[in-house]
Amino acid sequence: MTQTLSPNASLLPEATSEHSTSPGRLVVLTGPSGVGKGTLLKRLRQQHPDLYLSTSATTRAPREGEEHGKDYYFVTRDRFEEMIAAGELLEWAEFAGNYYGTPRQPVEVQIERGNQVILEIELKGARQVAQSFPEAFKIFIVPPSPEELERRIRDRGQDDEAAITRRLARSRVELDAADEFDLQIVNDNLEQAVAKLADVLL
Ligand SMILES: Nc1ncnc2c1ncn2[C@@H]1O[C@H](COP(=O)(O)OP(=O)(O)OP(=O)(O)O)[C@@H](O)[C@H]1O
Ligand SMILES: Nc1nc2c(ncn2[C@@H]2O[C@H](COP(=O)(O)O)[C@@H](O)[C@H]2O)c(=O)[nH]1
Repeated sequence: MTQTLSPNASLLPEATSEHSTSPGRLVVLTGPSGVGKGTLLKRLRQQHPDLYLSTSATTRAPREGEEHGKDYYFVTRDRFEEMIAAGELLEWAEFAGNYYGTPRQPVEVQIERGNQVILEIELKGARQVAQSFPEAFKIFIVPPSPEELERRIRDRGQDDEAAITRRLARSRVELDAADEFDLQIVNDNLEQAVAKLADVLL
């Protein structure tokens, strides 16, 4: 049986002999670019490899060391637009000049199995998920200060100046929306932030 995760469907699959009786859970992790979302999740996954993270599709070019199918599905704009048209994305947004979106089917499969699925996504996507799946739990990662956020984006050394400017401009909008989330975690001390995230996700 395939449960379709249509926009207004419940995320609580019916129990059958094939599937877990415990409900799946959708968790959204948002926060400005460079705040450390990926770093936190990577740490947590080193400790708990079975945590399920959705792999997004994007039209952004791969950064050094990033792998297709692991970090992202790297696709062309044409392919991404086909995915939108075919309803293959649970949510999607344009961010800093590129498309990003969550492939629907793998999320549906995990939820159907009663598993927790984590979406690391930006604000517009988080709002789409909040509308479509009000039961989703939404976490916002906050930087210790705007200056520290800028330092992290720059020191990461992955974006050119134009991309940094776009990301920092967007970060101000995202920070203003932090109150829309169920929980805010300040990523100052990395280990403490990982521990707080672990409390919620495990
Ligand atoms: N608590 C922390 N203290 C200091 N540096 C940190 C901390 N957390 C993350 N960083 C550093 O900040 C930089 C940005 O982190 P990361 O790439 O995880 O951010 P992100 O939120 O996933 O960004 P994006 O949304 O653009 O993918 C990295 O160089 C990372 O090592
Ligand atoms: N709405 C969505 N946003 C996503 C998705 N995957 C990643 N993201 C967010 O995009 C920005 C930029 O990411 P980067 O890897 O280029 O630095 C960041 O905020 C991510 O959280 C997605 O599927 N949908």
